[in-house]
Amino acid sequence: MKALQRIQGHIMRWIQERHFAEGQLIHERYKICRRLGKGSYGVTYLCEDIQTAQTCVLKRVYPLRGGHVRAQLIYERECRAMSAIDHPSIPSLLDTFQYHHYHCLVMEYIEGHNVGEWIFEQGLTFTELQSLQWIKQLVEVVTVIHQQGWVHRDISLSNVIYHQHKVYLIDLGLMWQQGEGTADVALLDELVSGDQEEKRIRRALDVTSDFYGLGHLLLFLLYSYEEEGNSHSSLTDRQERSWEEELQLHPRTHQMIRKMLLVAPEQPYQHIDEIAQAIDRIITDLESLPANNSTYPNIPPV
Ligand SMILES: Nc1ncnc2c1ncn2[C@@H]1O[C@H](COP(=O)(O)OP(=O)(O)OP(=O)(O)O)[C@@H](O)[C@H]1O
Repeated sequence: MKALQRIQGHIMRWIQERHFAEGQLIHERYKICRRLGKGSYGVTYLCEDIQTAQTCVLKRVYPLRGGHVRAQLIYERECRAMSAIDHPSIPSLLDTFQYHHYHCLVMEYIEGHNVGEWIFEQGLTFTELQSLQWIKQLVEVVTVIHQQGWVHRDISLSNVIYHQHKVYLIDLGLMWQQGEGTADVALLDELVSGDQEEKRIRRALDVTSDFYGLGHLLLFLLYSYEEEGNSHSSLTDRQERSWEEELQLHPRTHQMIRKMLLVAPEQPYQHIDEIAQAIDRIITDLESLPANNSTYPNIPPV
């Protein structure tokens, strides 16, 4: 009996991990061009819709863990959220279907690289001002999501695409809508790996999870500049120092990130508008400073 279950397990794993081949026609319509990536919720392909000659993205949802039930939940959630939110920075849902037991969805293709690729592969660096201008755009997208009662809950390096000075937010499979029950999301989140405390904050069913994701992303942008040789300290120093000691930031940027990352005793933000206002104020300050200013005047944080 156990041997049979093991064999079934191997077959299921083989089916899940078998990829669509380049040139393969899926659902008699979508020709696979190449694989864009494999995440914890499935595989994503760049393809051509042969009916319209449009380039699009096909996502085959099948999480590494959690099997059919979780696949179904993520799939339904992503389709529902993508249809509900109409914003130029969020890809539109173009088609949904089942293909050989796989849940598939087709969405608009967003050109460019995700932030992780920009920073770690393309070596792009952002000054503090650029980082804030960039995060400001993302905050505008998140504002629309929150206004419509949703929380994204998965703002991360691979889920934000940057192209020609514009940001795009993708991957809506973990979104939660205020007022809906918590049972389904509990099932979704149960299998997310990582540190328990971090997971609790990142997957919280309220806006603070997005503030936390935005705060982390902002830190990555700010560090891109430090990593490019603009840091004053040695690598050994830096391995032992926190971002608060390491990054030389405008005091208001510093305090804003502490609030976004829920660092005690700061009072966490309650509403995305507070972050938007804080960013605007810092940008105005930074723009008024002389170029190449490396030390900030004594500006109180609040
Ligand atoms: N609509 C889209 N347009 C362009 N690129 C996309 C689109 N959707 C996903 N991608 C890219 O495809 C790649 C794989 O995405 P996918 O969501 O499958 O996994 P991931 O985001 O890397 O991991 P995880 O889902 O575990 O967070 C990523 O590089 C992502 O930036």
